[in-house]
Amino acid sequence: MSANLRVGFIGAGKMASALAQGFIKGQAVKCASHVSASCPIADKHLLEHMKQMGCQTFHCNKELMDCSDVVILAVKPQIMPLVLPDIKSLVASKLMVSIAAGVQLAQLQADLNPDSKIVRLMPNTPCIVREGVSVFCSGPQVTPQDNATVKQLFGTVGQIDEVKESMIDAVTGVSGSGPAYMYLIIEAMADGGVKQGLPRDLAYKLAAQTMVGAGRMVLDTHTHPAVLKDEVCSPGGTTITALDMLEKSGLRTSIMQAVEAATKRCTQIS
Ligand SMILES: NC(=O)C1=CN([C@@H]2O[C@H](COP(=O)(O)OP(=O)(O)OC[C@H]3O[C@@H](n4cnc5c(N)ncnc54)[C@H](OP(=O)(O)O)[C@@H]3O)[C@@H](O)[C@H]2O)C=CC1
Ligand SMILES: O=C(O)[C@@H]1CCC=N1
Repeated sequence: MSANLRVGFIGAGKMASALAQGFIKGQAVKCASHVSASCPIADKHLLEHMKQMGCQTFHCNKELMDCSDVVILAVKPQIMPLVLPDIKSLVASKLMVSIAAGVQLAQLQADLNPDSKIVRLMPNTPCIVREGVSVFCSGPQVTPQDNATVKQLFGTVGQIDEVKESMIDAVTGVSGSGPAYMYLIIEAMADGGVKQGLPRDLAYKLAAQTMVGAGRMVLDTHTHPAVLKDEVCSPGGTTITALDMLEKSGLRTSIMQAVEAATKRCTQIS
């Protein structure tokens, strides 16, 4: 990856802002001015925030193309067909990375042109704290060097894997949308703690750090989650009593169905 890599975002929303902050913190770019973002409306909060971070900002997508080597398409899927024709003539030497849920490589390739270098990637918002996870697949014009650039760039904000495109909708259902499921669990655990008399701040800290710690255990120990779960359950103790409640209320099924619903919705968008 070039030390002078310039990254541009078309669309200055939540995911663009999360990635921009992660890239700057992770020194994926030399300085904040090597990150730019464009968004048509002048007074948008997140575009303004990116400007305050030292990024270049534009209200014209074409202007952004001039100062970017890697262009991240970070608009809503429905907006993509409006954006691509406008920049089509400017993508020749750029590496285009779409993060839009459900928008397939073939569609992007057709809306730009057959020679364009296009990557489809699915990140998640924890990229902002460099604990994200992303997967990507590449179109036919993307070189091994481009793939290495994608891995290095997104590797600065979390984990990154190359996958077949057929997996990306399911990845969206697990890790793209997944942070929201986790926040719901954190909120519910904290509410449970508050109901039992804990102060709200302490309850959030306990719930969130427990989630971080459990995730780290799975990743670092390579131990099956069921074994790790068993280690917490003392016979006749508190945990097995709680798990009995969770199984009765169908937590596993609910989460599996949520992933399935998100995956289906992603496929529907395409
Ligand atoms: N949020 C997430 O957790 C994740 C999102 N994604 C994907 O990232 C993409 C962006 O999502 P998210 O950041 O949440 O959405 P946002 O709505 O926050 O951001 C979209 C941005 O695009 C701007 N925009 C609208 N029209 C244009 C245009 N013609 N040219 C340039 N910019 C435009 C919007 O401006 P305005 O507000 O004025 O319309 C807004 O700033 C989506 O495709 C989504 O599927 C992928 C993984 C995770
Ligand atoms: O909700 C969405 O459609 C986007 C894609 C993954 C996360 N947010």
